[in-house]
This record gives sequence, C-alpha cells and structure tokens, in this order.
Amino acid sequence: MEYVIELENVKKKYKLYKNQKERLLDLILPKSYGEEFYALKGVDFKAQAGDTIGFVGINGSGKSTLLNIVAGISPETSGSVIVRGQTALISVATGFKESLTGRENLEMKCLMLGFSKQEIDAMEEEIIEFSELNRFIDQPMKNYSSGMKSRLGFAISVMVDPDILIIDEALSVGDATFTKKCLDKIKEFQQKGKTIIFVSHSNYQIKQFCNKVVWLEYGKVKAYGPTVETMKAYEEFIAEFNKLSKEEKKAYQEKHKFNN
Ligand SMILES: Nc1ncnc2c1ncn2[C@@H]1O[C@H](COP(=O)(O)OP(=O)(O)OP(=O)(O)O)[C@@H](O)[C@H]1O
Repeated sequence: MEYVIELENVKKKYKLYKNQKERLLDLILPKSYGEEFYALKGVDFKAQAGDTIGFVGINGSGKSTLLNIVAGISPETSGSVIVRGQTALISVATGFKESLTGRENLEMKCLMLGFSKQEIDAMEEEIIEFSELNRFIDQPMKNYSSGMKSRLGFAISVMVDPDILIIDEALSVGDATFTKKCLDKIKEFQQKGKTIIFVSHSNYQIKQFCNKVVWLEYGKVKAYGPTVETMKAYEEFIAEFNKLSKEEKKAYQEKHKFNN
C-alpha cells in the first residue's frame, strides 16, 4: 500500500526569546540568545489516499506546526517528510498579502500553485462565486474580517482541486451557512477519494468527518487510530484536564512542553 503522506521522526525546533532585543541579538550572534524548544519531538504519521484524518490536542500541542510542514509552508528541523500529490492549505492565517485586494491575492496564490494565467482566468469567477465575497473581492484584504479571509482561502483551496486538502481551523470562523457549504465540499472531496487532513477544536466535526484521528500532545503523537476509540480516549483526557486548577494546568504544560 502506497502512502500519500509519510512522516518519520519529524522534529521542529523553535526558539523562545524573552524580548525583542534578544530576538535581534540572536540574529547577530546566533546560538547566544533565546531558549530552544521542540514544538514537534519526533512525529511518525502516515496517511493513505482517501483518508480524512483529524488532528486534536490542547492548545500548543503542535497541530498547526505539523500541518504547515505537510503543506510545505514551513520546513521541518529534522526527520523525513514525503508528500505525494499537490497540497492546498486552508488556514485563516495563511499567506495573504494585506495590502493587495482579494482578487490580486487569489491570482497570486493560484500562480504560486503553478496555474497559468489562462487557467486562472477560467477559474477566477467560480472561486469568487464560491467565496460569496461579491464586490468585496476588489477591496484590500486588510479590510476583510477573519471570516472573509477564510472564505476566500477555502474557495481557492477547493477550486484548485488539490490531491491533499489541509484544513487548519478554517471552518470555525465562517457563519453557519458558509460552514455548511464547506462541509458539503469536504464530503464531495471524500467521495472523489481525496485525502484530507483536518485540525479542528470541534470534536463534533472531527467525529462526523474523519476516519482516523491523531492526538498530539506537546509535540508527540499520544494516539493515532480509528476515530471512535481515539476520540473517546481524548475526551476522557480533556474531562480530567479541565478539572485541574490554572496552576496545575500551567505546571502540566511546562513539564511536557520543554521535556524532549
Ligand atoms: N514561529 C514560532 N516561533 C516560536 N514558537 C512557535 C512558533 N509557532 C508556533 N510556536 C510554538 O509551538 C508550539 C506549537 O504551536 P502550534 O501552533 O503548532 O500548536 P497548535 O496545536 O496548533 O495550537 P492551537 O490549538 O492553539 O492552535 C506552541 O508552543 C507555539 O507557541
């Protein structure tokens, strides 16, 4: 069986600085400033064509970091990453230039994905229609709400028809009607046998759409398996975690975050 995504012992190192001065000094005298920590501490993970895989885990567990690596947006520090097929990442935060209009961003993103000017011209109206941005498409994106950015991001990503669709929390900022439209599109992708990887803080959405779930905890895979059993274990953990006091949660985070 050939896998479309294969990650082996993937690590991602970041540096934490006490302040902006330290960050600047580290540029001049590398290795002298900042505290290193691993947001991913050796992740193994494989996906087959047709899988819809949900990523869960408390804040800071490394979900977005992992998705950005699979999407090729951010490099891994070490380990092996194999991705077979074209990816498209939908995230509220991804790659729009605020000073450009929605239409200019659309064209730029499609060019970066390798489409020709003629292909973009042929897709453009359909993307704008899906986004429901209407005449706002010619406004600078700095005037967009996060929901509007997410709409455009989602519209581009689904209309370019990637082999692997990567969704980072982008469904939580739209209104209910748009979210429904996106979820219908996700179902259509599933029927076509495409691969979807999916970060959501909505356990309901994860259970509804995913056949497998990866539970990340501070950069490590705590569990990876069928949705029902993995979500059961995760929800039990969350119920216990929520009983902790603020101080206990902080201590838990400190213990796991910096422990490689
Ligand atoms: N550019 C960066 N520089 C330094 N640290 C970073 C950077 N990006 C992420 N981190 C840290 O890496 C860890 C993992 O972050 P990440 O955003 O991947 O987590 P997450 O599971 O997606 O969290 P959330 O559920 O809050 O979105 C966090 O501790 C975060 O603060």
